[in-house]
Amino acid sequence: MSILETINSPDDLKKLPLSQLPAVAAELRTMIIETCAKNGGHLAPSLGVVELTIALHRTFNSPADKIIWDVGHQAYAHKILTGRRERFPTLRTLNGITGFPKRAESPHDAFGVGHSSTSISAATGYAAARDLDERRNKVIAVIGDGSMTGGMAYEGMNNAGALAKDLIVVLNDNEMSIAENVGALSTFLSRTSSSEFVYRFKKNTEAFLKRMDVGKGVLHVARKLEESFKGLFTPGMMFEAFGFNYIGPIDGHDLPKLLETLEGIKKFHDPILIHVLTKKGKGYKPAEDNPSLFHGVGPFEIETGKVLKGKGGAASYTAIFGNTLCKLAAEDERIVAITAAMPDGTGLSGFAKEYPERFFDMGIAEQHGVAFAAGLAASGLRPVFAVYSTFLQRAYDLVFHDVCLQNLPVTFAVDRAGVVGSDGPTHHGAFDLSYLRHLPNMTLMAPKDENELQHMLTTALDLGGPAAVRYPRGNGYGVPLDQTLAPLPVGRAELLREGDDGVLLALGTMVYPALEAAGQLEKEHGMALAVVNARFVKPLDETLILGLARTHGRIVTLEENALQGGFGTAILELLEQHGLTGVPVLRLGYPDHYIPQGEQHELRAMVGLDCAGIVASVHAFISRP
Ligand SMILES: Cc1ncc(C[n+]2csc(CCOP(=O)(O)OP(=O)(O)O)c2C)c(N)n1
Ligand SMILES: CC(=O)[C@@H](O)[C@H](O)COP(=O)(O)O
Ligand SMILES: [Mg+2]
Repeated sequence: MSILETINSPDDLKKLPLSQLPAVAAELRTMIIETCAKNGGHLAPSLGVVELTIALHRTFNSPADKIIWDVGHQAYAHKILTGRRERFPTLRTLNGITGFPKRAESPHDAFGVGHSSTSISAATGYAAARDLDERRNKVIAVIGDGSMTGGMAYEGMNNAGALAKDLIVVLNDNEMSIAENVGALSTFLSRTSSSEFVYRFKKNTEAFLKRMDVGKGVLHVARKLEESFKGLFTPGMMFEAFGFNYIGPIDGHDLPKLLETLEGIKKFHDPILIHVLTKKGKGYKPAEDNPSLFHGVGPFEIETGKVLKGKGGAASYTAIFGNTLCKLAAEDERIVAITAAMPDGTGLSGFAKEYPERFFDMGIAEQHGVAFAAGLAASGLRPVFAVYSTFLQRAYDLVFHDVCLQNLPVTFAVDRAGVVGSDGPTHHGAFDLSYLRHLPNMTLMAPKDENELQHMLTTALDLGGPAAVRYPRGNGYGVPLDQTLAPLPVGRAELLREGDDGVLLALGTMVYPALEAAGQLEKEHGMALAVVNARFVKPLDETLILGLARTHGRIVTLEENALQGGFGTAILELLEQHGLTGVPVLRLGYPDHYIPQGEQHELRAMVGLDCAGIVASVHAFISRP
C-alpha cells in the first residue's frame, strides 16, 4: 500500500513521521502526472506547489483554518490530501471533481476560485468574520506571482494591512504567469534576501522591551532602528508598506524549511506575507522545461511529454484570429494588440513576434487592459484586446465607461465564447452577449465559421467605434479561408436556407447545427424551415428578421449564451417594438443555471444545443397547433 493510500485527511498527514513526507511528495507528483496525462489539466502549477501544500496541511488545521488558493489551478495536491484521492482520476470530467477548489465539493475548499487575484480579498473577509465571531482560526491565502499582477490583490492587501488582520499570504513565486511573468513587480520580487531572522528579531526584541517596561520612547526608537535595519535587507518593502510583515524568500521545495517557517509564524497574529520560491512543473522534466505548454495541458504521453490533444492547433478560431490580425496589421499600422497575460491562449504570440512594439501584455489586469486600449484608441490607434469571454467580465465597467460612452474604436476579440469544456462554469463564456449587447455604440458579432471570423475582424477594425467579435474555444470546420478580406455590411444577416414552416435564426456556432437540424426535420418530418446566419447581435438585421416574422409566423433563435439578455431576447425586443408579439418564438440557449465541466460536445448536448436537441425542440415547437 502506498503512503498516499493511508491519507484520507490532513489529520492522517500530520500523523506521518517527517521522514515519510518526501515519499508523500513523490507519490502526489506521480498521481498528478498520471491523471493529467489522461484528462489534461493544470499540471505545471500543481507540481510546483506539492511541498508547499504538504507543509500547509501539516502545519494548519483545515477546514477550521481556512486555506484559500488564488485561481486554484494549482490545488491538485490539496484535493488529493483532503479526501479526494480516490475521485482524483475523475478530475475535470463530466460529473467528476472540478479542476478548481469548489465549496460544494469539500469543506477543505474554503473558497471557490478560477479567476485570478481574489484570494487576499476573500481571506480578509474570512479574517474579519472570524474576529467578529471572536474565533482564533488561521486564514491563509496562497497567491502566485502572476496573480499578484492583478490589481485586486492590492485592494485586498491594502485593506488587510489597514485592518491589521491576523492573516497569512503565501506568495508562490515561480517567475511565471502562463507565459513569462510581466510587469515591474516580477522584477522587484526577484531581489533576494532573507528577512525571517529580521522578523523574529523584531518580534523578540519588542517582547523583550515590553517585558522590561522601558516605556514608549525606547520602543519607538527600537522600531525605527528595526525599520531601517530591515530596509537594508528585504525586497519586501512594498508589502511592508501595506502593513504586512515580509518573510522570505524561502525555498518552496525545502519541506523542513517550509515547516519550520510556517510553524514559527503560527503564533503571531498580524498580517504576514511569506515569499516562497518554487519551480513551475517541478518533478516532471517536460513541464519544468516548458512550463507554459504544461500550464494548462491536454492529454499527453508521460514518457515523452508529447501532447496528444492540444487546444485546437492551426485550424482553431484562436489561431485564425491571430493570423488574420497579423495580416491586417501589415496593411494598417494603427493596429495594436493587447493581452492580459494570455498571449498564447489568445493567439497573439505570432503578432508579438512580428510586431513587438505594437504588442502589449498587461499581466492579469483586464480592467487596466481595457482602459489602456481606450487610451490607445483616443490617440488615433486601432487597439484589439484579445481576451477570454469570462475574463472580460472583470472589465465590464471599463467597456462601458472608457470605451462605449466615449465611442472609441476598440475591438474586443472575445475568445472562449460559449462552453469551454473541462474548466467548467468559472470559464464558460456564457454571458458576453448579455453583458455587451445593451451598451450603446457597441457592435456585436459572431461568425458562423473561421472564414467569417476573418471578415468580422476586418469589419470591426473598419467600423471606427467599439466592436466585439465572439468565437469559441477549439477548431473551426476546416472551411477554405478567403485570402481577400473585406468588411461585411454591418447589421446584415445571411439567409442560408428557404422554408415556409418557420425560421431558425442561428448565431455563430449554432449556424451549422441549425442547418443540419433543418435538413433532418425536412427528411424525417417534411418540415420546410428557413435558416438564417444572424451574424450581428447588434445591430440586428431588422428588415430581414421582421420580414420573415411576418411571412413565416414562427421563429426559433439559437445561441451559445445565457438566454437571459442574449440574442433571443434581442429578437423578442425587436418583435415587441414592431407590434409582432403575436409571433410565436422559441429561444434555444443556456438555461438559468451554471453549466458544469465536461467535453464541449457533452455540454452542448446537455443543454439541447446539439443537432439532436435542436431537432427535438424545433419539431415539438413547429408541431404545436
Ligand atoms: C481574471 C483572470 N484572468 C486570467 C486568468 C487566466 N490565468 C489562469 S492562471 C494564470 C497565470 C497565473 O500565474 P500565477 O498566479 O503566477 O500562478 P502559476 O500558474 O505560476 O502557479 C492566468 C493568467 C484567470 N484565471 N483569471
Ligand atoms: C487557469 C486558467 O484560467 C487558464 O489556465 C485557463 O484554464 C486556460 O484556458 P484554455 O485552456 O482554454 O486556454
Ligand atoms: Mg507564477
